[in-house]
Parts: sequence; structure tokens; C-alpha cells
Amino acid sequence: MARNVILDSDTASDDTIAILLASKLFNLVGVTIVSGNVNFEQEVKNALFTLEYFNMDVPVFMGSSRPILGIWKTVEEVHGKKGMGKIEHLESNRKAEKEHAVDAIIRLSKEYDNLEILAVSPLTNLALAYLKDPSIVQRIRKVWIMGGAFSRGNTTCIAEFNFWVDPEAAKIVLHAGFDITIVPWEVTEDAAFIDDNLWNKIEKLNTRSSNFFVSVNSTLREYSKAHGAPGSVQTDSLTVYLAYDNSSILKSKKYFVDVETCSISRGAMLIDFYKNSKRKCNAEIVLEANRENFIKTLFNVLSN
Ligand SMILES: O=c1[nH]cnc2c1ncn2[C@@H]1O[C@H](CO)[C@@H](O)[C@H]1O
Repeated sequence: MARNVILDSDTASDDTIAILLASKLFNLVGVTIVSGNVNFEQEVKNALFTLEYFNMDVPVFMGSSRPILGIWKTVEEVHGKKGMGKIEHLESNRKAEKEHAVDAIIRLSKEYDNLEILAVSPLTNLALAYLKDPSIVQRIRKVWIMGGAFSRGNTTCIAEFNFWVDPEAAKIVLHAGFDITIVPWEVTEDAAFIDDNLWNKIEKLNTRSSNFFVSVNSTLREYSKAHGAPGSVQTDSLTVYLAYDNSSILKSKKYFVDVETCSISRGAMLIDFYKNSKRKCNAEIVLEANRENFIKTLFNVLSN
């Protein structure tokens, strides 16, 4: 039986493919929206449009429209004016639910045994849900986080975007006592890049989903190439995939993990590799992922 998941998303280019993948691999019981990549209302539209495009009947819950301290910037230069690459007409007939994402997370954690959270975005919604009802820690089976960088920050010298947008939320979640697995930025860079060869193959599939993939990731691809990558990195999708196929986590280890919240290193992930702090391990860090399996699954999903 499919596992029950909520996908927490700041919906822009790569997030949409994570939504698609999550709907194929899991029982996706809700998409919760959080501020991050682009304008919040636009993110909601992007999620609704994606679900309508793929004819998926999944409720969308609007969450926090700003990080806890509200110090962040959106990154239209990464994802396109509306966050969806070349797709600019993003109207749909769908509407978001009235219930707030924080309440939906708390309610769904009671309704579904073993609910898991796929957090491919800043952690504001989950942190607020935990603050409102700390007992969700006992009910949520697992939290999969795309976030943090070992050292190659994609937003500042040291910080990855999701942790950088809301480091206070990341800190709250990391210290809450959830069963956490983190997929850091560099691991996704190594295992989830779409180079020209692969991009052309996806383009040639010429299916409804491959056409969507190519259009929605067009700006991310250009931006990534301009910054020295071979193409777009499907970071959020890899996280969803590893949550589904744990055997594709080739190397991982549990550590004490924290997040820096101060000035220049704000959003930096702190991993106690040598157990200097003697503090209890609070997260499993993925160190290496199986690229081949991920690409094969992505390709299969885009073939239909
Ligand atoms: O410059 C960027 N490159 C890749 N992903 C980015 C960038 N800026 C924001 N994101 C978003 O942050 C996470 C990865 O750090 C992904 O969730 C992606 O949607």
C-alpha cells in the first residue's frame, strides 16, 4: 500500500516535478505552500496549475506567506518571472482549501497513521505546526528535508536556499525530535543534474509531462548553466525519490545537526562530523545517492 505523504512546497520549476513524482510514488494527501522561491500567491497558483495540468486530485493548503523573521528574497532570476520557466499562463479552475496549512498538517497527522512529510522548501510551515501542536512529533513518522549545504552554498557562500530563507524554522524543526533525513544541496548536485544529453532525450519524449518538464525548467536550466552547472538540478525530485526508494541512499550517517542564524553565515548547516559537541544525533545526512536509479524513474514518469 502506498505511503501517505504531505509535500511542503514553495512551488516553482523543480518543485512541480517533485509534486508529479510524489503523486506517482506515494499517496499524496496534500500539498502545503510556504514562502520561498517566488511571490507566495504565485506559488499557490503554480501548485494549482500543476495539479490541474496532470489531472491530480490533491488539495492545496496555503501556509505561511513569510519566513518566521521575514528576512529573505524571492529568486525569480532562478525560476522565471512567475517561477515556472516558459510557462506564463498559469490560470486554473482549482482553488486552494480554506484550511491553513499548519492546521492541515496537524489534522492529517491524526487522520493518517504513519504520515510522512516531504519538505522540499523552507521549513516555516512545519515549524509553526510543531509550535502549535508539539504532539505531531509523535504522530509524524518521518520528515524528509531537502536543505542545507556542506559548504557550497547556492544562495550565499555557505547557505543553501531553503535553510537560508528560514533558518529559525529549520532550527526549530531540527530540535523538535522528529525522525529526520536531510538531503543536502551538494548530494543533489551530484545525483540529480540534467545535462544537455539528458535534456535532449527528455525533450524527444514529447509527452504531456516531458513537454511540461522542458518548459517549466527552462529558466532554471539557463541559470544553472550560467553558474557553472551542466544543467538544472532536480533537487526536490531527488529528495522525493530517496524518500520512496531508501536503497538508493548509497551512503548516509546520523549526526548532530544545527543551523546558523547569525549575520554573514545565516542559513549555514552545521554538522558535528567529529562529535565535538557530544550532543545526541538528531538527523540522518544523506552523503551519496544513486543517480542511475533516480534518472531511470524520472525518465519513466516523464515518458507517460
Ligand atoms: O539557485 C538555485 N538553484 C537551485 N535551487 C534553488 C536555487 N534557488 C532556490 N532554489 C530552491 O531551493 C532548493 C535548492 O536549494 C530547491 O528547493 C529549489 O526550489
